[in-house]
Amino acid sequence: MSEQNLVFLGSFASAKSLKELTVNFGSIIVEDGKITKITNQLVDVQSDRYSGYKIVRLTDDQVLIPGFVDCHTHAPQFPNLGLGLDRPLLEWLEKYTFPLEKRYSDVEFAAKVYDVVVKRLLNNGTTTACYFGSLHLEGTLELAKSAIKHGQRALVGKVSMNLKNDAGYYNDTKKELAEVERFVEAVLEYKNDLVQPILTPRFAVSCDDELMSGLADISDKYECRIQSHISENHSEIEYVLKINPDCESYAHVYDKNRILNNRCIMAHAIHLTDNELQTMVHKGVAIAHCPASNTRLCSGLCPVRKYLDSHLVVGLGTDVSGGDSATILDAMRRTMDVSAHLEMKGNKGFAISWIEAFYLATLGGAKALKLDHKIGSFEVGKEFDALLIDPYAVDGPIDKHAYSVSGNAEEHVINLLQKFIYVGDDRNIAQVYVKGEKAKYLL
Ligand SMILES: Nc1nc2[nH]cnc2c(=O)[nH]1
Ligand SMILES: [Zn+2]
Repeated sequence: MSEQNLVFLGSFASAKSLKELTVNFGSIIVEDGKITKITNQLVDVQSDRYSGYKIVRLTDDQVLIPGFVDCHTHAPQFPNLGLGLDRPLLEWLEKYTFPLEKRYSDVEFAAKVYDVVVKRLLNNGTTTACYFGSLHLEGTLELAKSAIKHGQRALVGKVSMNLKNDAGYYNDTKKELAEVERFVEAVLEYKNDLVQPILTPRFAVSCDDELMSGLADISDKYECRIQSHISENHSEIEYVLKINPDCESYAHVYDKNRILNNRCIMAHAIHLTDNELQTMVHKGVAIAHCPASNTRLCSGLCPVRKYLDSHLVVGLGTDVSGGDSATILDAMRRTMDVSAHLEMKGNKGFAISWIEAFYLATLGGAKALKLDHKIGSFEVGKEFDALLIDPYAVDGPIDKHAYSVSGNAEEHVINLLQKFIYVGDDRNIAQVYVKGEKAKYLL
């Protein structure tokens, strides 16, 4: 239960669909963390109805938007953020990533890193994160505890791997399946309605059929979400097909093991064949588009427009530390950039607009995580995950000039949001709310 009921007075913007923004000037009432009323007028905050409510009056230049949803990031890789991006995926994993992730057998180290990660993401406006942890049960529980402590909405996954690698970073299958079940039960026992477990077979390079189908059984038993990586890099795809000679495609490997369903979210999905795309759409699988890491690891250019046109559900992921930025603002910009590059290379209509990027960062991400009944837009009955945006924050990157583009009130809000999306950073996020609770930290 939220400590305080809230009345927001001012301008609000949220995505209604891929192409449509809803812009209001008026009031949002938040009670026990849920939106109970949205009006196009300023409610009378002097009335008894709102006595005891916290009143938040936005300035003419501020705007309230839904919180960002990061559909894919690796919490244990944050110490490597901005490092070691000189190798393609499989070499990068062996050289930089597995050695770092192995360190999370040290629970104290895990707790320290995860505390910083969760606070950093909240400060960047990520009110919901879908996390990969590491192979370690206790270490990854520290990630769930950090999210609970700091009030972030999160799906937290203990990574599963049972195939050998040079770093010796994998588990025996029986031990792994038992640990995953203990992990799921431990997170459920926290009884925190913001934080849920998600099953996390790393990818088909590091998981065999026995492990994947065992995880599918656990997913069915607990009705929990499942996440992995698919078709990120050509060498990865080649290797997966080599070790699964009975399968005609990467998606077939997962499908054979009952991983693909409407509780599943797959990262990257850059090089899907048309058949794989159809399978994913048909099974209700969502994807996390991770443009920063797709570029940094030279994995490829993901045809997001083609996927959206095929009715694939798409959210955005930062994919740290393959991605070199921990903010969804950056993921939005890179989504626009990569899609513009595809358009410039002759793919007509492929460019993603800023309004579409905003949708993917909020409601699209919520749909991808099957949380859109709770979050992603401002609607009565949804929980209040929101960012108070202050585009002209003192010391921020956006200057307020004597001349500003004229327009009516709605155009003014659209301009503020557009400037924030193209130019802003965390200095322009004056406050962060998760289920009606403040969650902005001074780092
Ligand atoms: N980008 C990325 N791809 C992966 N595929 C398997 N593991 C990983 C990872 O940690 N990062
Ligand atoms: Zn990843």
